[in-house]
Amino acid sequence: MTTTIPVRLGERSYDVLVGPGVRTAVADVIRRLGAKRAVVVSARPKEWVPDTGVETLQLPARDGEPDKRLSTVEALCGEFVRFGLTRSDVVVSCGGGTTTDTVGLAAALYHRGVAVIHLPTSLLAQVDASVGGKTAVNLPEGKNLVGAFWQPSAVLCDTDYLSTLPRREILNGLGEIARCHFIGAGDLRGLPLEEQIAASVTLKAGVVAEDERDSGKRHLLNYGHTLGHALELATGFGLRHGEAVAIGTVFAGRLAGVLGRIDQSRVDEHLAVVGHYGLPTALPEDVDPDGLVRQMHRDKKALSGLGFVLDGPAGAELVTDVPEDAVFRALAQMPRAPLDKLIGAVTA
Ligand SMILES: NC(=O)c1ccc[n+]([C@@H]2O[C@H](COP(=O)([O-])OP(=O)(O)OC[C@H]3O[C@@H](n4cnc5c(N)ncnc54)[C@H](O)[C@@H]3O)[C@@H](O)[C@H]2O)c1
Ligand SMILES: [Zn+2]
Repeated sequence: MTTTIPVRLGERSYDVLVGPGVRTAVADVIRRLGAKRAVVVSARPKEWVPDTGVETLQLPARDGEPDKRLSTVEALCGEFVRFGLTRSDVVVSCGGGTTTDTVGLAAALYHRGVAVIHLPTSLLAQVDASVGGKTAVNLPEGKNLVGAFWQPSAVLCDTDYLSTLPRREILNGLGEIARCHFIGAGDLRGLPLEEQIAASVTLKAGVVAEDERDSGKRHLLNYGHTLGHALELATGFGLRHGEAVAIGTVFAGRLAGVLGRIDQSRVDEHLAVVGHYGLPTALPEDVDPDGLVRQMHRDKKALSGLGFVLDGPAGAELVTDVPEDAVFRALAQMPRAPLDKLIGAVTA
């Protein structure tokens, strides 16, 4: 079954297709765009790349943060020129979120913007990275520091790609799905994975339609991320992003409880939902609360004081100037476990 989710952005609107085999729709999308040539940049095996129906240059890519950098964008654009790609042609990305981000930025910059279609192949890229038009690469100074808003012409979330995804990468994506429970998707537990992907994309599409440029409502998507980012750094990226967000989601529940925004049963629901997905729910044993709070002060939501997206009587919203002592109290309430046990829990 294929689910079609529209991302409504006026003349930049597009569809996200979710389901087995949807990658083959790429030829239809390209025909509708009227492109005569395509460059497919793929981190997956050649036979996984669908037929485009037009003259195509296929370029290999490598997923992973090391290649998500400006020199990759420059190299891709050079290949586009040598192939003769014009502004009315199309670029296709096929890979994890690092590849869709990098190829998306190359498409945004080449000739000041050429159409791009994403074929995300990791769960995280299907539910999050490929949808919404944010593209970026890393600098040695930090992640995602150079980027552009560039909406794709279509996103094809072919769930057949997920069959070869390592278990830990599935869990990485489930971390993002779990947080959707608290930002408007409702209870997705027990649904087939494909429906959970579609629900997560629908939620993101709605938020992006209201706040394409991340100046307001898009903050919601950062549920669990303030502590999550701090934990990724504190563990030297020993936790995958989705794992850190999972722990951050449990923490967001505790903090909302400490602040009296939600009752104990809703606090407990955070633990239950994250635990349901087999994701870690405890803080790594040796992380220091002072260090975490220092790092959370650097979060982009911390315009002044500490900022978190927190559940409350009117649903989740951005809460600024959260008192430090409440944050320390919520951190102190978190269970603790050795890092290898946390990761062990998810790989079991
Ligand atoms: N643009 C956005 O809005 C946005 C949102 C969230 C995350 N991101 C970015 O996405 C990136 C993370 O994405 P990711 O988790 O996909 O990382 P990734 O691209 O590094 O992929 C994770 C791992 O899964 C492997 N993989 C991917 N698909 C596979 C498949 N079908 N079979 C087997 N292995 C497969 C990759 O080779 C890699 O080892 C980060 O750089 C993050 O900044 C962007
Ligand atoms: Zn995330």
